[in-house]
Amino acid sequence: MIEARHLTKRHGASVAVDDVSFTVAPGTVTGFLGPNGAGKSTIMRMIVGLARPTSGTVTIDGRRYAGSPAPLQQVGALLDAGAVHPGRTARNHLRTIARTHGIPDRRVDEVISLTGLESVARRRAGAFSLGMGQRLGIATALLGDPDTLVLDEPVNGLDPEGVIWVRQLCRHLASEGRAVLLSSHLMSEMAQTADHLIVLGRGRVIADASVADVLARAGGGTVAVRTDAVDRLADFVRPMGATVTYLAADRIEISGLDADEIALAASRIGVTLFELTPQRASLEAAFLGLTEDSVEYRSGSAGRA
Ligand SMILES: Nc1ncnc2c1ncn2[C@@H]1O[C@H](COP(=O)(O)OP(=O)(O)OP(=O)(O)O)[C@@H](O)[C@H]1O
Repeated sequence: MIEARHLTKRHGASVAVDDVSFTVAPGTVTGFLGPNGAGKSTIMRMIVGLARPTSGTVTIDGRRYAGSPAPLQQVGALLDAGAVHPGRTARNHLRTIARTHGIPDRRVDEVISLTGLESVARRRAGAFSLGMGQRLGIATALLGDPDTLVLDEPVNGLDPEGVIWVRQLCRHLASEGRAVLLSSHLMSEMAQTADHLIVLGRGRVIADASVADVLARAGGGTVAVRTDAVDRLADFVRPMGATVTYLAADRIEISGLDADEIALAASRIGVTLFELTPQRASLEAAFLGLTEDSVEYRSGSAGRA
């Protein structure tokens, strides 16, 4: 579990992180979202002791990282996938880190297999593609079998198969009771991976809620439905808390229920659905809507990313 309390980080006169508090609970994937320069990486670096907060605290399972007797076993982090000695093979890179932290070589082979790196484990890490480098970074994060994981943009550079793999891995790690914090620019990807979202803008927390709540607040989360029984379906789902908008004689948009709940509701009353489409575009709109002000501020400020 990660607990950040009133975290602030200043660089000279500029404030990168401004009084941020949040909790990453065990058994959940928590998504860190925000435009460039929102403060995501800075917070992640403070979590693992690579940057010092100007004020405030962050603890992992109640302890500060800096004082941890076994840091890799406490938290695994992917912060800069490029941080590998280019001449070393992937296996040797992992073995070197494992030995420094008292982790057996057996675990190195386990993480190589877990991250699908078997075929390239004897190749020099310097010749790795961006995607392979990401996998190696994730393997490093998993070495200590930690209860907490901090992954900065883990899908960066991965092909679609790799993106799905990261999604399933994060879900799996959370299902084992671990606390997983991951950052991404991709709202749609995050909505499929995370249980909970922390949206940052201008170094502050803009939203800290479940994925469904963030979408609902931003007016997203609707599902387009085509059926020849729109009225029957509308009458049935409204008492379940849904809001229905009529688009055409055979087409409605439903919010307040997800696609699975709508499919189950329709089958319960014998209504056939010809289309059931979560409105993905609205996920991006939700993100843009939430962070609009902070992006405008950034664009207008002196050359900052
Ligand atoms: N060492 C530093 N010196 C000065 N300013 C810094 C330093 N590190 C970060 N910043 C600034 O702090 C703010 C937050 O940056 P950070 O990298 O944490 O954002 P981010 O949300 O991770 O962005 P991105 O998605 O682009 O990685 C930015 O305005 C950045 O320019």
